[in-house]
Amino acid sequence: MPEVFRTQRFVEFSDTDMAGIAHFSAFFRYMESAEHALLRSLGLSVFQRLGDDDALSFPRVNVQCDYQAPVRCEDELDVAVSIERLGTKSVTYRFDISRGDTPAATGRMTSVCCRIEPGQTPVATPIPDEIADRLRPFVADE
Ligand SMILES: CC(C)(COP(=O)(O)OP(=O)(O)OC[C@H]1O[C@@H](n2cnc3c(N)ncnc32)[C@H](O)[C@@H]1OP(=O)(O)O)[C@@H](O)C(=O)NCCC(=O)NCCSC(=O)c1cc(O)c2ccccc2c1O
Repeated sequence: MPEVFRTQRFVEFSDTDMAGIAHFSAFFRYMESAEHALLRSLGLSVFQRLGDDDALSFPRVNVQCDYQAPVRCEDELDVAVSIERLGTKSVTYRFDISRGDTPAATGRMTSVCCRIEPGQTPVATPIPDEIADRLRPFVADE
């Protein structure tokens, strides 16, 4: 069975809009911080230094979300993270966000492994084996 990483968070007052429900953009932050929490839980970081000037980073190239039910300030959300695709240079995460038994949103985000050098644009690079090996248990079955 593939592993699923689970984390919880509250809907903040600043996440909500004039309708009193969480703004659609808040879900993108929920996804991002859940991904970071997964990486930390695996002993990884969002920013891996390679040398004095060189680093690995994971800019996003695609983010998408379907919204199923509104959530409100102080609602406690469960965020379940799995990996839909672990490619050579990219990871596509899936996020199932719920409030209790009520599904609230399902999102996807693709992050690309890049080499970063000061003053240069990021260059996509294969995900190092030591990172891919830690992510692989979370790859969902086809
Ligand atoms: C990121 C790029 C440099 C990639 O360049 P390019 O697309 O030319 O690379 P490749 O063609 O080699 O493809 C690499 C890899 O990506 C997959 N891919 C590319 N586009 C898509 C897409 N639209 N959807 C899905 N997948 C895509 C492709 O299939 C390859 O994967 P394989 O697995 O098959 O090998 C370049 O695209 C670029 O610079 N884009 C702009 C990025 C950007 O500015 N994003 C917004 C800001 S990033 C950000 O907000 C951010 C948030 C965080 O939380 C971070 C956390 C940790 C680190 C960094 C963070 C961060 O930057």
